[in-house]
Amino acid sequence: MAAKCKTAGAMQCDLTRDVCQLKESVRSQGKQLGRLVRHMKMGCKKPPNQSTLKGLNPCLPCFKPDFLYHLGMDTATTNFPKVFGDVRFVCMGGTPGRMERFAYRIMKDLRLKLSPVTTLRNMADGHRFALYKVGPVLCVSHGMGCPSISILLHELFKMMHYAKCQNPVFIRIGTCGGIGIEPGTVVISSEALDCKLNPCYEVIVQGKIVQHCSKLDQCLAQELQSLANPCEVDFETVVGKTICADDFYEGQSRLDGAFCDYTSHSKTAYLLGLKGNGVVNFDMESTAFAALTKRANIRSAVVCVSVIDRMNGDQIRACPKSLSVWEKRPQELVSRYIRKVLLDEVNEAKKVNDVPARCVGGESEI
Ligand SMILES: O=P(O)(O)O[C@H]1O[C@H](CO)[C@@H](O)[C@H]1O
Ligand SMILES: O=c1cc[nH]c(=O)[nH]1
Repeated sequence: MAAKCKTAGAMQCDLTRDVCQLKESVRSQGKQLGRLVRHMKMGCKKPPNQSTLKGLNPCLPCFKPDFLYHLGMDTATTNFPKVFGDVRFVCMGGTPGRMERFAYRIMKDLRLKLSPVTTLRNMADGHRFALYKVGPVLCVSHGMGCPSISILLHELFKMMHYAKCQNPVFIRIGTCGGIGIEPGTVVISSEALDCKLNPCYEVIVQGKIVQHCSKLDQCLAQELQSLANPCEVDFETVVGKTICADDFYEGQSRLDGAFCDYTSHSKTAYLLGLKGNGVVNFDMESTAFAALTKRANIRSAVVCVSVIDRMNGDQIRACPKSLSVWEKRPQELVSRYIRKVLLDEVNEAKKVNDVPARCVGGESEI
C-alpha cells in the first residue's frame, strides 16, 4: 500500500515536472517566435542606436527628461523608441479633423485593424496639435502659419531623434489658393518661396535675421507626381512653385480682408507677375516646413489641393461637399506613395530573405 502511495506521489512529481518543462518549452518557443517576427519586421537588421536626423541641438542629451510641451509628452514617461521607433512617414495638415480622417483612411489602405471597440487615440496631450499613429504613419495637425508648424516640427524632430527613427519622410497634405488653376487641382510644390520670391525661410534669432534654404526634395516631388497618372486618378495634378505667405488676406493680396490699401488692378498685376515666375499656389507653412526638414536631413514634400482660383476671386465659396471631395485628393496620392514604398520594401525583403508574402502582408492589428 505504502509502495503504491509512493508510486502515486512519484507520478505526481513526474507530472508536475513535465508540466513545468512543457510550460518552459512553450515560453521559450514564444520568445523565439517573437524574435523571429521582430527580425522579419526589422528586415533582419539590428535595432539602430541613433536616428538618421542631422544637425540637431548638441545639448539634447542634457535634457533629462526633455519635455515636448506642445505635444504633451516627455522622455521620462514615454518610451520613445518603443512607441515611435517604427515611424517612417509623418503626414501633416492644418486641422485635427483632416488628420484624423487621414489616419482612418491610411489604416484602411494599409489593411491595419483596430480591435472593434476602440478608436484611434489622439496621442498629443498638449491640446495644441492632434497626433495619431497608424503603424509606421504619424498623422499630425499643425495649425496655421509658419510659427505654428515650426513649434510642432521642433518637437516632432526631437521625438524622431529620441525614438531613433530611420529616414522618416515628412509630407504636408494641405489646401491652398491656386493661381490660374482649376479649384480641385492638386499642387505638388517644386519649391517653397517667401513673399519676395526667394527659396528661403527667414527667422530672427537673437535680434539677427537668419535665413534657411527652403528648397524641397525634387526626387520625392517627382515620385509623387508619377503616382498621379490621369488614367489612375480622377483629378489634375501639377508641379510648381508655392508662395508661403504670413497671412491669408493682405499677405496673399486679397481684396476682402478687414484692411485693404491696394486696388483690384494692382492685385491682378501682382498675381500675373507671380504666375509669370512659375508660381502656382499660395499656402502659409511651406517655407518653414521645407527649411526645417532640410536642416534635419529629412526628405519632405508639400501636396496641397487648391480650393480657389485666385485669378477669379478671393472668397472661398466651394460647397462643403466639394471641399470634402477635394480634401481626399492629396491624401490619395500620399497613400499611394506610402503603399508603394512599403510594398517595394516587402518585395526587396522577399528577394533577400525568401520570406513568404503572407508573413509580411495580410491584416494585422495596430
Ligand atoms: O489647409 P491647410 O493645410 O490648413 O493650409 C492652408 O489653409 C490655411 C488658410 O486657410 C493655411 O494654414 C494654409 O496653409
Ligand atoms: O487661398 C488660400 C486657400 C488656402 N490656403 C491659403 O493659404 N490660401
